[in-house]
Amino acid sequence: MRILIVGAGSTGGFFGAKLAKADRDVTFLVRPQRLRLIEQHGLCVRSPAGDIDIQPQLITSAQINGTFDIVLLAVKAYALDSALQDMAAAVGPETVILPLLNGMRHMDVISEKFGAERLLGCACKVATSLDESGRIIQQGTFNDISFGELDGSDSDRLAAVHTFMRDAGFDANISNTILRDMWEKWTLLAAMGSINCLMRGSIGEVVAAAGGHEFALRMIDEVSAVVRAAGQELSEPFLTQAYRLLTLQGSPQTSSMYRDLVAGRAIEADQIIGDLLVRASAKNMEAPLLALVYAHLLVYQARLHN
Ligand SMILES: NC(=O)C1=CN([C@@H]2O[C@H](COP(=O)(O)OP(=O)(O)OC[C@H]3O[C@@H](n4cnc5c(N)ncnc54)[C@H](OP(=O)(O)O)[C@@H]3O)[C@@H](O)[C@H]2O)C=CC1
Ligand SMILES: CC(C)(CO)C(=O)C(=O)O
Repeated sequence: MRILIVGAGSTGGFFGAKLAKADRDVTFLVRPQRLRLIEQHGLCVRSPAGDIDIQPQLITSAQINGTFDIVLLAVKAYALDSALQDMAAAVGPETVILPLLNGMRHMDVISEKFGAERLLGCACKVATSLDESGRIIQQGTFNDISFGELDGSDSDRLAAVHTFMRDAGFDANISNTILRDMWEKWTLLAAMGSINCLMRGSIGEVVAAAGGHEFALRMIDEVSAVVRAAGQELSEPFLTQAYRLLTLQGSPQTSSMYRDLVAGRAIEADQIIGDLLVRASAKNMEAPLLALVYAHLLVYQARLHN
């Protein structure tokens, strides 16, 4: 099997480097700037679980000369439309697309472009960022990808993707509830990102401040209420874990959106926060904390673009 990883950034570069190190047939689709950087310095992962330095197979959009079995889509939401265009020649009738993006909006966009039958649901949990020299830096050691058919069924292609991904230095799991997993992950991430970005600190720093713990609780309450109003049930084990993780004293946990914001990089305000407000508004529901977070992020984004 051959995999095309679209985007050799924090997530695509991380999982792709692990797969390449485990001798899977991996190609990265990159744009010219990242191509030059990786050709010069290699693809470098710095991780508490062990560093990786490889010289991977790289192609640009114009060099795609055939279809791939798996496409792992690892771009930011604001780069999605152009990435779908750039990778189109790599998608054939048998190709499966696994998107690592956070949120849910991308699922509709990808389905519209390539058909829902090409798409598996996918959720990844990892904490990685790019440093100034383009190396991928992992915080902590958790690294897992879950994927599944959108209707929860088993299939031969799911089993084949699992065989390809497993035993490559990260956890790769089949999920028969992948859509719910994705919504739950979005719930966690939207609450975490809101807490980090509005309060400008890690979970531990926020809950140590006067009123911080209560704010974190109200943030999870509001995000989960919006998700439920949008029609998605959240499981009790998930909620118990979310409340625990997001109020954990001393926790250094931050979301990737916060790390991007602190580094002065572009963020996914619309996909991670704005889309929840759209869904709340469709149900005539007020979401005052999310509205505050969104406005805060928009001010940051506007300053970045000026
Ligand atoms: N980082 C994390 O810890 C986690 C992130 N996520 C989610 O994963 C998704 C990807 O995020 P992340 O990996 O962090 O983002 P990064 O910005 O680190 O990496 C994205 C990469 O995509 C590349 N890219 C963009 N457009 C194209 C294109 N048309 N063709 C080829 N490459 C392209 C960019 O390259 P270029 O240099 O050319 O701009 C960049 O290297 C996001 O939705 C994020 O929310 C999910 C879980 C954890
Ligand atoms: C859930 C979490 C926080 C870690 O994978 C994440 O997805 C992110 O930081 O973007």
